[in-house]
Amino acid sequence: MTTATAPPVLVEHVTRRFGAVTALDDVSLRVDAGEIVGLLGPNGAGKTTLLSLVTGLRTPDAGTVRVFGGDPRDPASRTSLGTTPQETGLPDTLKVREVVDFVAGHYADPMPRGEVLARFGLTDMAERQTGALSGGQKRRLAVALSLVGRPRLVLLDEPTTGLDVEARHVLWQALRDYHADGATVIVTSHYLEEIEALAERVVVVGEGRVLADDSLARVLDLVAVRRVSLTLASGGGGDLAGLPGLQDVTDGTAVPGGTRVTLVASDADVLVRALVERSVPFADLEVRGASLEEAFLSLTSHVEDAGTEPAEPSARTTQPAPEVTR
Ligand SMILES: Nc1ncnc2c1ncn2[C@@H]1O[C@H](COP(=O)(O)OP(=O)(O)OP(=O)(O)O)[C@@H](O)[C@H]1O
Repeated sequence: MTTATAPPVLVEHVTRRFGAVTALDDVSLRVDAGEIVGLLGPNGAGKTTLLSLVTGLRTPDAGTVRVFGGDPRDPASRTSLGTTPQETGLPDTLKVREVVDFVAGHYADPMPRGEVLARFGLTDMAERQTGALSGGQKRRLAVALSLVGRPRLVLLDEPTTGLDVEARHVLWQALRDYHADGATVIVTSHYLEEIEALAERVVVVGEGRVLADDSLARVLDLVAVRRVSLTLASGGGGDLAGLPGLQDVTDGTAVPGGTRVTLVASDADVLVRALVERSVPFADLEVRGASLEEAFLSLTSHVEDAGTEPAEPSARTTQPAPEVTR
């Protein structure tokens, strides 16, 4: 039975194996109503498996999965769920409007066809056979179909893989608008840009475990790595060893006036102050922050290198995510 107050998604201590492969290893995740969550992780991390448990396509070997408090295998639990898997097929000879109408026929109160098409920039395609759509238009239609039943929970597995920039932006805007209407959305992606564009909360998955679960900003903060590039004056000395928070120094490149190096450090301000105090002769200082990809790689390698236990499922509220080597 689903309940009005139950969270859209509640995954508790779930393990799922495929033969010798443990795709998910004691994973827990709670997603509350109205959240928009990005599942980020490399190939084989377990993202698709996690979604397949939430959609009821698969069952866990251990642990429980609940959708709005109900068993996702129960069709009643899935009436409020819309999903687009990584790969979808559309009937080539049906027109776009016919496909939308076909899906709408399964719901008591579907979104009007005109609204579905408008949200995804497909209004002009209504009379076209789906076989004649471009790859980007097909993908937009596939995602649009997941919203026809006005689901309260939307699960999308790599929604914009293979799309060009424009198609990606149309799709992101449609998802942001639908989320703004009150829906709960979970998106998996390899595209860091996609997670940054869509997610307010990021769950980093690696090797079947939750490595971090926090706000987008906090995941970036977790590995507040800064890259400080500067040109060291030729023959000017400048001892870089032992600078505070220094993690790495790239090989120098000869440039006019000296050698260009990039210092990787946890705190750029402290590092630059130390450079000045040591009278290191530098020029053309440039500081930049870490990308989500860098944050993710750092999290993964930290867990691997240090043998650190992954974050507890409720890390974002009860326990700090794994500390990162700085
Ligand atoms: N049906 C299956 N049979 C055997 N192994 C599987 C099956 N499905 C998934 N796996 C394995 O489980 C692990 C997790 O796969 P999963 O597809 O969930 O990862 P993912 O994070 O979604 O990866 P991707 O980003 O490439 O889609 C992988 O090692 C994968 O090979």
